Amino acid sequence: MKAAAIILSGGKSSRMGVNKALLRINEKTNIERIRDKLKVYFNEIILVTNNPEDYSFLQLNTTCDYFPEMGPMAGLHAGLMHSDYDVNLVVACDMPFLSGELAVEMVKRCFHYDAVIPVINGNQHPLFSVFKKTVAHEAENCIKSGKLRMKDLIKRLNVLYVTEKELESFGLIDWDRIFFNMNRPEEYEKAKKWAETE
Ligand SMILES: Nc1nc2c(ncn2[C@@H]2O[C@H](COP(=O)(O)OP(=O)(O)OP(=O)(O)O)[C@@H](O)[C@H]2O)c(=O)[nH]1
Repeated sequence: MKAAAIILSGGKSSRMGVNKALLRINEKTNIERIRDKLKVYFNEIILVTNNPEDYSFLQLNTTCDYFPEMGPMAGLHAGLMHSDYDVNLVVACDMPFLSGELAVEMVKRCFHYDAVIPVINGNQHPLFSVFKKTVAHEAENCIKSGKLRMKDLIKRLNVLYVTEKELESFGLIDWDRIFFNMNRPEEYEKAKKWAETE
């Protein structure tokens, strides 16, 4: 596919208390699960982290934030700057049940837009979305002006929002799992329970 996938793993995991990307679910770490789901569809996977040595076992193309300690938008910025592709999926490192098929559907729709963002039950999910490489410039402007919320960036872009109604026609229905992100120990326990039935 003519797109890259960017995994953000430069956060603090303060709610989890340990690096949530490296927690194990069944036999793999969370971030290996994500890599393996994405590599079915994406030839290029970029990892954005500020501790590359912790992730060398993944053997991914790795980059660091240009603007450290600025949150996910800074990770998106670094990933887009590093990417050779016009179209890029971005995903957080804490989504163990993400859907590669959904990623592909969003990539296909990005042609005329700056970004494709899923809206499920009325909630936007910018950390499982698609962005053009050109968005790096707007992200940099936001960061430099202290506007660090993804919402600040998104309102400056030409965005296609895709809702669950449209995506259901692709057989994607298990939204609670696909968009599940584990931030706290009890959510890790829930993820392990869900994964038992895989
Ligand atoms: N590259 C990069 N990624 C980040 C940064 N902050 C957060 N992320 C990533 O963005 C995603 C969502 O992060 P959050 O869960 O909101 O924040 P977190 O810092 O990981 O966790 P908490 O400390 O518990 O809020 C995760 O994949 C994080 O690794 C950052 O400054 N740089």
